[in-house]
Amino acid sequence: MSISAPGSIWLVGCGNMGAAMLRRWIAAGIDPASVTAIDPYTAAVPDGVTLLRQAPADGAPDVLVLAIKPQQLGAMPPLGGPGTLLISILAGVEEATLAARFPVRAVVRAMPNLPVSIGKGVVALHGAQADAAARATADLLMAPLGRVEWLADEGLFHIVTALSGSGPGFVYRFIDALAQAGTALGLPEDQALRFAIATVEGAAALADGAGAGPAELADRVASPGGTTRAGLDVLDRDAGLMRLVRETLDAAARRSAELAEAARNA
Ligand SMILES: NC(=O)C1=CN([C@@H]2O[C@H](COP(=O)(O)OP(=O)(O)OC[C@H]3O[C@@H](n4cnc5c(N)ncnc54)[C@H](OP(=O)(O)O)[C@@H]3O)[C@@H](O)[C@H]2O)C=CC1
Ligand SMILES: O=C(O)[C@@H]1CCC=N1
Repeated sequence: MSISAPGSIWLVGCGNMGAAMLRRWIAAGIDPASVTAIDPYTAAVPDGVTLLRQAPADGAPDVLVLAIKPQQLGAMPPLGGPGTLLISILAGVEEATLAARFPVRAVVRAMPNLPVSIGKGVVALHGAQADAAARATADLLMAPLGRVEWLADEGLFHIVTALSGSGPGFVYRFIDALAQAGTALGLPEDQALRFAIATVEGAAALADGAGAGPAELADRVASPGGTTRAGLDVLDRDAGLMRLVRETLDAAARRSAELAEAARNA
């Protein structure tokens, strides 16, 4: 997919997530000359992207992408102008909070996840006050990042942040657990990790478009009286895995709500 930049872009905060989006945008054909990355410490940006250590004192971009930590919002100057679309990826921080801080034309919230760097991420979007042009610009910029869907209600961000925003972190824990268990049982460590990663990748790819839900797919793997059933019986005992994952998402969603509250009062 190749896209042209929707005007000038300022990317404020070029850490893990900002850099991941930037890498993909450049790979997707956005002109690096249209992007200014603003970050006090980031080591490098793709060739042709302007890197500034602090935001310019004047001027405003067409698109301002905010990718600092939510806790750093309070120290941000009121960037943007009457023609600027603000896209914020800050966990928790609400559109009303952003609109009150930045003198921009429109605000769109986005919740991406780390695999956007290879175009296989998830991006949830919402912008209650965003007009059709603002939504189209957000769609254009997010399209190369992976699966993009608009949320019906801003309140759903807490859940989406827990599920797909934080989700890769939870999946990496599971991959690590698979690999470590394989190693503990006797496989060479590097081979256990390769097999664990390839198994999760293949299972996810098969589930997408399989025409069957994950429960049915699990049953298809589990031959009657076989090895998978013996293992699933452990995961399913007292709904153990289900409970653990529910508590995991509850904790992440609660933290998102706390970040929203803190930003409201910052
Ligand atoms: N990581 C992820 O998978 C995801 C993150 N997010 C959201 O993305 C945002 C960034 O997260 P993440 O990339 O993990 O965090 P990072 O800390 O890696 O990135 C934030 C970057 O912004 C820099 N920064 C701090 N203050 C300023 C400033 N005033 N102007 C410009 N840059 C500044 C930071 O520098 P320094 O380190 O020196 O403070 C850092 O390099 C967060 O709001 C998070 O909620 C959303 C979805 C997924
Ligand atoms: O951990 C965080 O707060 C961010 C938001 C989602 C993923 N990383």
